[in-house]
Amino acid sequence: MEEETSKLQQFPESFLSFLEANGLDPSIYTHADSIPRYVRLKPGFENAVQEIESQINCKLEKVKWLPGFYSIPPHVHIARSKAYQQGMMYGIDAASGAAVSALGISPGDHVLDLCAAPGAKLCMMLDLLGDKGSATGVDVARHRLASCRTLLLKYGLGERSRLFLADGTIFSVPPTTNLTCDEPCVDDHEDTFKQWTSRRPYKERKQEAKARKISSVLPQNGQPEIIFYGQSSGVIGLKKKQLYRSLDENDYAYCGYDKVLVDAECTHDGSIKHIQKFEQWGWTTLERRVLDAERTDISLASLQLNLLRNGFRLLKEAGTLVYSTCSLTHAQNEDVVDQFLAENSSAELQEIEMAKDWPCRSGRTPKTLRFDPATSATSGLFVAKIRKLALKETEKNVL
Ligand SMILES: C[S@@+](CC[C@H](N)C(=O)[O-])C[C@H]1O[C@@H](n2cnc3c(N)ncnc32)[C@H](O)[C@@H]1O
Repeated sequence: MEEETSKLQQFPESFLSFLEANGLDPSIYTHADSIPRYVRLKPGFENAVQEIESQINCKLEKVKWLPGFYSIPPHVHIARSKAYQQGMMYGIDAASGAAVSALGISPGDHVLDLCAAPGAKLCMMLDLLGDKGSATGVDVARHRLASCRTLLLKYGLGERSRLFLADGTIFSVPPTTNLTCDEPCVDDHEDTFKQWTSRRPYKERKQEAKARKISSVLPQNGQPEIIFYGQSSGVIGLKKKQLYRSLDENDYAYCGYDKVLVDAECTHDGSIKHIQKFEQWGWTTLERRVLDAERTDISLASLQLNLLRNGFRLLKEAGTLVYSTCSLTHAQNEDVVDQFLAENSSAELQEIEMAKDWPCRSGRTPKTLRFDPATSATSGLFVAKIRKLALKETEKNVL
């Protein structure tokens, strides 16, 4: 108890007021040292458990409610082990794994991750796809997306993926397999995409460096920029115009993505390990990054709503979208989802069937879920699953 009080006393008054104003129990932050770390084994390495245990010198405890996941004590580091360096496992919190599982990805799906970097969830999505389908990752931050590319390459998951530097609120590129939905491109003089290589021609590197100097985030013209694509991602052989084309609004219902993850930018207040880092970074950084009133109250919530709106727009009929954040405030979660549902008669909030066995609570809006350190022994995460109804179903609902 004394230890708990002294931990809370370290927090600046402004953070404690932020928690109070959002109805959040500060005691969740006292669990930071006791919640385990989680790893997911790459498919194919299920029989390497003993080998990995001997390398990291501790037992891998199977997470019974989440296939492929194991927990290890919080102080154990995996980065120096051969198993990690050789790509047999990656670190990903079990709550994040639950959010990806809720999408119900099947091999052959075309999946979109609208806030993809640094990419642990995208890795899991690609693992679930196997050798069919495609994954498209979008992020607004160039350096974070570059880390995502490194991760995909390390884990041999690049083959069917595309990474776009773009604003997820307006991103419009459909999956590449659906060229038949579009008019063929007639400009035969334009160059086609060749096999992706990390070695860029001198002229291109110079242009990129210039663009980076001006802005470390989005390309100057607001157009998406593809920074990576795999051999079987459907990009090779396309012309720029074909790749970056958008569809007529109604066509996304037929030619859009099967599954969309909107793991939205947020204040990260539920990520207790992240909050703990501010002890080293300084509490003024926390105030600037997490508590800035405009960010938390207005601009962040509208960014989240716009990401959700656009993710849903790009979803196929009968497709599934998962909205998640690692914030635990209502403003960034239930309020965003409620507002979105109120304005979309074709969106239906879904029960996450498999969650019956998950150690989480219901959110304020029924069918939504909340993971938190005290209930779940994971990092904090809000998860909502939404289905796009077919036109006929929408009409029935409206009547
Ligand atoms: C919670 S993180 C995503 C974590 C990621 N899904 C993972 O599992 O590693 C949120 C991400 O949203 C990105 N972001 C912020 N605004 C964005 C926007 N308008 N469009 C796309 N991405 C955005 C941030 O750069 C950040 O990488």
